[in-house]
Amino acid sequence: MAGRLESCSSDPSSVSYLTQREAAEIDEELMGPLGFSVDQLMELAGLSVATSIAEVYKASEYKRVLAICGPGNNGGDGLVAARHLFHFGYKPYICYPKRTPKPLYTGLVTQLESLRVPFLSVEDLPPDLSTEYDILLDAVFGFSFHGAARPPFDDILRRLIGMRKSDQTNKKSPVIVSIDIPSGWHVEEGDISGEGIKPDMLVSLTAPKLCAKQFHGPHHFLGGRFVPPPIAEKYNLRLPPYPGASMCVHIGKAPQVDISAMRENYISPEFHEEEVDADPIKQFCKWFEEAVAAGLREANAMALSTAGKDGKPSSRMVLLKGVDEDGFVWYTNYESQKGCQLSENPWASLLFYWESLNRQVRVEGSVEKVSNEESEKYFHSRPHGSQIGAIVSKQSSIVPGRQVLHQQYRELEEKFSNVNLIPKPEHWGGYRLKPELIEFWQGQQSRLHDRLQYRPQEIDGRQVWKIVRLAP
Ligand SMILES: NC(=O)C1=CN([C@@H]2O[C@H](COP(=O)(O)OP(=O)(O)OC[C@H]3O[C@@H](n4cnc5c(N)ncnc54)[C@H](OP(=O)(O)O)[C@@H]3O)[C@@H](O)[C@H]2O)[C@H](O)CC1
Ligand SMILES: Cc1cc2nc3c(=O)[nH]c(=O)nc-3n(C[C@H](O)[C@H](O)[C@H](O)COP(=O)(O)O)c2cc1C
Ligand SMILES: Cc1ncc(COP(=O)(O)O)c(C=O)c1O
Ligand SMILES: [K+]
Repeated sequence: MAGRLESCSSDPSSVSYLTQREAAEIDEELMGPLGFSVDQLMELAGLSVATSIAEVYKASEYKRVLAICGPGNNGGDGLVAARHLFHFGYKPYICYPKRTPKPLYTGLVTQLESLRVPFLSVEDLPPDLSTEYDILLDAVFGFSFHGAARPPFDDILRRLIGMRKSDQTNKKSPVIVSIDIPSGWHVEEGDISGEGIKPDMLVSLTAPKLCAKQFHGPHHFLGGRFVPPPIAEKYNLRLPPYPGASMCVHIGKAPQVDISAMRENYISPEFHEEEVDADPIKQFCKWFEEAVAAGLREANAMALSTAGKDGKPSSRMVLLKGVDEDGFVWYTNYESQKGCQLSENPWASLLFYWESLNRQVRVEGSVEKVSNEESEKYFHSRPHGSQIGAIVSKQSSIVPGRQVLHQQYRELEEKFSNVNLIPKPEHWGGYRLKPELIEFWQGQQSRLHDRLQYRPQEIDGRQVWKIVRLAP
């Protein structure tokens, strides 16, 4: 595979493309019979653009954004995107040479001014855009563009084109992100002369316009998550599903990534011996609460590693369901692979990784089953479906097909429909790992991470936790 990986994204051939007329018609319908206001749509469009940028170009690396805004709604999208980018931690600058006196636009300008976002005239722009900015946000023209670009936009577009050409020797040149249409391109025919701008990212709104078929840059996103079913049906729109609550979705050819070049530089507050709790469980609870407060999804997910008598380790994720001075608890099937391994060798290790906090916690120790009462109590606290699921699943054994599980599930659902208490299978229950080692890892720059390790020690017949710092 030579370090190359194709990341997931939707199949571009399954997405619909709009003509210029369709795009304008949809706009009119949204803002007419469908009850939207232009302010609303522009806010959602600009937010989609900002979130698409944040998905690919992290503020830590691509901080300085020049939003070049044109006279129409595409320019308005750029103003909104710049405001959101400001709040995401970027440093936006705006070039907005042909302003519209409508209250919507003057409001957007006032909002940016109140954030002290600088507005630059065309004359103020540095001669070489490539040294001053990390992202050039092309919000010049959208789907109403026609003919050839008129001043002052013709010159601005030439500078964007020239910058990309003369920059091939530079180490890091800014990326161009186009909103809806790469400005200067024909809305349907695309880059007719072949001399137009070559954006690195295109954020199509509502649905890609026909010109987007010619976009071959690495990042094609779709935004504008506001299309109601009547529009999708009327225009026979095939659009990819948006993941979760995201405002954007990656479409088009999946970018090639060089795995060997993938790395993050961790920037965190330093983590000192003086500030940690003498009790590692209390320290764990502190970090756990911080992980939850930071909004991490499943902060209680941990990798559990076990090895049976053959000494060959295996890992899988499980959910932490309790922690106190006695140890770390999770629930599972005692006859699963992990269950069999733990019956042969009652030692295991747990690992938490809280990515956005640059934190890892590693726990090692001996494992025993929790009491049957504890397992009963937990089992009956679970949703009914999960209780039935636990009965159905002979975890880690081979099943002939998904339908077998569904069939058994339905039978049990029927069987227990009028039953108050679904009996817990005997082979289902909890384990508790009693720690003999806990290490707290805080990622730092240049790989000089903080690692504080706790191990129990006997002092005057009393067990205390000794804390040492380990080399990163
Ligand atoms: N439903 C959606 O997806 C939404 C998309 N939004 C965004 O809106 C644009 C379309 O906005 P619109 O205002 O219709 O069009 P433009 O942004 O392309 O700008 C039109 C202005 O540009 C002038 N223009 C056109 N051609 C030229 C040219 N060759 N040189 C200079 N100026 C030009 C035009 O002036 P004219 O006098 O020529 O008519 C207009 O002033 C869409 O692409 C999305 O980005 C909405 O924000 C939300 C809904
Ligand atoms: C986030 C996450 C949490 C999980 N939590 C549990 C759990 O608490 N208990 C469990 O038995 N399996 C859990 N699983 C499934 C296990 O990872 C694993 O597939 C299953 O327990 C079988 O493992 P084994 O064959 O090694 O015993 C979880 C999986 C994920 C991705
Ligand atoms: C098979 C299995 N069992 C148990 C669990 C533990 O979670 P819960 O008890 O919250 O269902 C999970 C969680 O993903 C799981 O996948
Ligand atoms: K544009």
